[in-house]
Amino acid sequence: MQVKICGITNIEDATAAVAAGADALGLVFYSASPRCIDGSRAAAIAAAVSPFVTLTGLFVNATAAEIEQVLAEVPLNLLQFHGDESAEYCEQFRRPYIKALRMKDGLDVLAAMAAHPKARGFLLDAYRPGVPGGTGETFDWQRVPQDSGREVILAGGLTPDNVAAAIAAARPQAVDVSGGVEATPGRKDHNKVREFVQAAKGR
Ligand SMILES: O=C(O)c1ccccc1NCC(=O)[C@H](O)[C@H](O)COP(=O)(O)O
Repeated sequence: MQVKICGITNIEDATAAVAAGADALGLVFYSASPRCIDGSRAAAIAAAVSPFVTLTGLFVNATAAEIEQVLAEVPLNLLQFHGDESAEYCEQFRRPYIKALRMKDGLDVLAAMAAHPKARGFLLDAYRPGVPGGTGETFDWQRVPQDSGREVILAGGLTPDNVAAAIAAARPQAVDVSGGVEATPGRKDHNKVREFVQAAKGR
């Protein structure tokens, strides 16, 4: 099981997450988020962690110029689009990307996946009107399609206490957490990070 710890804002949290066994770190470039960081802070975090950790840059309906500016500063391995971005928009950066799908009632998940044929995976997240992500809320894990043939990253309200049950129900390829391992918004609780990774990886 692959684990992504999202909303990393500082070097201490980044190195603690990697030491705990995280495979990927999420860096938020969305100004309305309490976890938002700028390019220079992100570059410092990138320089502090192993090059084998997947550094993921998260954007919400950003302009192409904003994303290019971050890419010029930060060696991101993966882009995460968390808004209403089209496939054409996401593909223009010529980087591997994952697309977040917010699991609104009635969403046709397979159709939403088909609309992004080049996405490397789909982060399935809870839906709350007006809040693009980091809601701390779960959704019905039975809604995760088992026959999509696409990589699924399960997110939304995961915690050290529920992640094993979530994996058993949804059978994703990876899990993502932000609020469930925080001490305060933007600051990780290192014990919770360790407990989460251990529970997700069945250690
Ligand atoms: O984390 C944020 O503040 C955020 C804001 C806007 C869009 C996306 C955001 N986070 C994206 C993530 O990948 C989160 O880890 C995911 O939404 C799950 O969050 P949580 O329910 O707090 O674990």
